[in-house]
Amino acid sequence: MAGGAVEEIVRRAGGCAVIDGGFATQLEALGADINDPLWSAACLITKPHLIKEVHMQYLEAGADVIISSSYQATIPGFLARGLRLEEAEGLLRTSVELALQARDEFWKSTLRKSKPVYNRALVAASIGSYGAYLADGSEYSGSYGEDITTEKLKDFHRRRLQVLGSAGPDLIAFEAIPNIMEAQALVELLEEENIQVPSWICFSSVDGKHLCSGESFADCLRILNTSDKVAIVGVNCTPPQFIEGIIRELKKQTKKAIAVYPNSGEVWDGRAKRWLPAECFGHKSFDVLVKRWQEAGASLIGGCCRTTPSTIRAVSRILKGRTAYTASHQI
Ligand code: MET
Ligand SMILES: [Zn+2]
Repeated sequence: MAGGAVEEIVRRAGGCAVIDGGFATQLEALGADINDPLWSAACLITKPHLIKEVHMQYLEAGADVIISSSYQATIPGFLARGLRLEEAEGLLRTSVELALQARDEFWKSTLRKSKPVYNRALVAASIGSYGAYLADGSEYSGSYGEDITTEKLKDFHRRRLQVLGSAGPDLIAFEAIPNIMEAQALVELLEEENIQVPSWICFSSVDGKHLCSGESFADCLRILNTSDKVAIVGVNCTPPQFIEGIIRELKKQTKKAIAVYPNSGEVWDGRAKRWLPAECFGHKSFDVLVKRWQEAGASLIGGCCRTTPSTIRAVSRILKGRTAYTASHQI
């Protein structure tokens, strides 16, 4: 099936493709206020030019895949902001279009240079979990309460998936999915809606051994393996020290390509509203770990929250052995 585009970019990248880094993180670094129920997606309304700028910075850093700004862009979220349905759906499409425009402009400018060191990037349309929409902590606990069912989760995801899927992305990226019920809902929905764009489904983990819900990767992979529509599985927004172990576990459970894009290891203190230092090691170790992740079997590697274009420049340099990137590789 359509997973060919993924194999192609992994091959062209020399065996391991580079995903971009923290999108919201970099948006904030450029001055956006993301302290908002819509989080980074608020910029689709207020500052779309900054969204494109972030994409450009990650492309410049060497990303082979960029992820759209739609992580926390939901139709109910936009309606609650007072927008009309057509406007809400238009903003979802805009998120993909901004990434496509950045990719196309960057690729055009690269082709003009004599020795291109870049690949033509793929655009992945981001879809965050139901918990990300609730913004009540369940994104990282996986506890959606007694009343939630697979059918309800499908209904929550259905329209956004249709709109984003038809906006022209190369991939759909389900990010930081915290429990098996949601994974099951997504697999069923991709079938029911007959989505032709290949997907990745990435989970988050707070202990390195289970999904955030406490459920096992093995049980989860059994469900994902049944779907041809899921081209890639993996883990994101999880501390870097857990990644190698998780890749080894996923490798035992699936033949699908594996994507990993951990956060920086810093921990968000929700009460104090600030990031606490990484628990196990300093920032630089991210560089050291990238090779190990590739050796353990990851085919796509990038960064999530609190990683930046510098991180991705380093990841790209390490994976592709390119000397073209001269900037500091500290994150
Ligand atoms: C909480 S994970 C967030 C993922 C999203 N793609 C971002 O980088 O902003
Ligand atoms: Zn993240």
